[in-house]
Amino acid sequence: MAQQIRLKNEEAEIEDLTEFLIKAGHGVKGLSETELGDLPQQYIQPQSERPSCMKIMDESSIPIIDVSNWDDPMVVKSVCDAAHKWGFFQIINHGIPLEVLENVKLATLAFFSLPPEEKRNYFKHTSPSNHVRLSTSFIPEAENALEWKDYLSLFYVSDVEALTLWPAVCRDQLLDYMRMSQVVIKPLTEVLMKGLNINEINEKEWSAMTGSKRINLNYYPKCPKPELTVGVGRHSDVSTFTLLLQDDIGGLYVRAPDGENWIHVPPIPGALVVNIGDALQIMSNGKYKSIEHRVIANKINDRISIPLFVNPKPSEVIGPLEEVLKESGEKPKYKTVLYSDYTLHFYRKNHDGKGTLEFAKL
Ligand SMILES: COc1cc(/C=C/C(=O)SCCNC(=O)CCNC(=O)[C@H](O)C(C)(C)COP(=O)(O)OP(=O)(O)OC[C@H]2O[C@@H](n3cnc4c(N)ncnc43)[C@H](O)[C@@H]2OP(=O)(O)O)ccc1O
Ligand SMILES: O=C(O)CCC(=O)C(=O)O
Ligand SMILES: [Fe+2]
Repeated sequence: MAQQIRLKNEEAEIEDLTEFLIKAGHGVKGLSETELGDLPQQYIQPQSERPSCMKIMDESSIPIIDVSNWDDPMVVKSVCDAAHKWGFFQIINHGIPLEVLENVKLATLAFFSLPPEEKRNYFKHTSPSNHVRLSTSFIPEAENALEWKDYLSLFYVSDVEALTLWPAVCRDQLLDYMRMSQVVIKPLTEVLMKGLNINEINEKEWSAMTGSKRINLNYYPKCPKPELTVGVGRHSDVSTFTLLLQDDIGGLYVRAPDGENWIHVPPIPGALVVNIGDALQIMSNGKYKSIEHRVIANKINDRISIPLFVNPKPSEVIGPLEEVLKESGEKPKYKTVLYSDYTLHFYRKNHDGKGTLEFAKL
C-alpha cells in the first residue's frame, strides 16, 4: 500500500492512509465515518473487477435446504447435489438457536464499535497473538487495490486460550456459537462423506477435514462509491467448508454453474449459508466444488457477516481421499500438500478467483 498519499475532503485531511487505517486503529470503518465524498484512489478496482462488469442472474437462486432431519435420504441427496453442482447452499432449521446467531451479530457490532485506541491493539504488529488479528482490506501488502472491509480473524485453539486472548466484548458470544455450531458441523461432514461413499469417518479423517476452526468478523461500512470498488474480491475459501452468517443487507454473490454469471445470496432470517472450500474440493478429487464468490460494497448501509471456517489442521497433509479414488477409479487431480503451506499461499496474494487451487493441481 502506498505510504504517502494525501486524501482530502471538507471534513478531514488524512496524511497517510496506513497510519490512519492501521496504526491509529480506525480501519475503513473510520474512513467511512469521515463521510468523505470520494473514494481514496487506493480502493479503486480495475474495471474488470467492478460491479458493472458482473452479469447477474436475477431469476436464479442457490438451493435452500431444510435440514431438520439430516438422516432423511432426501436431505442427504439435496446437500450432496448442491455441494457438487453449486458449491453453495443455505440451510434452515439447522438447530442453532436464533438467539445464539443474533448474539453473534450484536457481538460483531460491539467489537467494531470499540474506540480506535482499543481496536489498534489487535492489528498485526500490536496483537498479543497471531491467533487474534484485526485487518483491513484482505492483505494490504499484497494487494494492487484495497477492498472496502475490516475484519477480525480469530483462530480457535481452545476455550481456555480464547478466554484469555479474544476480545472480551465478543468472546463469550462467539464461543457459544462455536460450541453450538457442532450441531451442524458433525452431521454436515457425515452427509458430505456419505456422498463420497464414506460411511465411517475415522479419527484421522475427522482431523483432516475439521481439525481447525477460524472465525472472522467482517465489517463492510457504507461506501461513497460502491461502483468503483469491492467489499471482498473474487475468491474461493481455503476451508473444508464455511458456515456463513450474514445480516439482512445482502451483497454476497456467487458464481453460477455456467462459470460466467453471478447469483445473489439473499439474506434469510435464521439461515446459514454453507459453502464448500478448496480443501474439500481437493479431498473429493473435484466432486465437491469450492465456488468463487465476492461481496459488493453498499452506498447506504453498513453490513456485517461472520464466516466460520472449518478447516483441516494446519499440520495435516491433504490430497484426494483414497476411498474416493478407489470408488471412482479416477486418477488424482491434485497432489498432496501441507495444509498450512496451502493457507500461506492464499494469504500471500491478491484475491484471484480460484487461483489458489493451482497450488495443488497436478
Ligand atoms: C475473503 O476474504 C478473506 C478470507 C479469509 C479466510 C478465508 C479462509 O478460508 S480461512 C481458513 C484458513 N485456514 C486456517 O486458518 C487454518 C489453517 N491455519 C494455518 O495454516 C495457520 O494458522 C496459518 C494461517 C498458516 C498461519 O500460520 P501461523 O504459524 O500462525 O503464522 P503467522 O505468522 O501468523 O502467519 C503467516 C502469514 O499468514 C498471514 N496470516 C495469518 N493469519 C492471517 C489471517 N487471519 N488473515 C490474514 N493473513 C493472515 C500473516 O500475515 C503471515 O504473512 P506474512 O507475509 O507476514 O508472513 C481471510 C481474510 C479475508 O479477507
Ligand atoms: O461477507 C460475505 O458475505 C462473504 C465473506 C467471505 O466470503 C469471506 O469472508 O470469506
Ligand atoms: Fe469467502
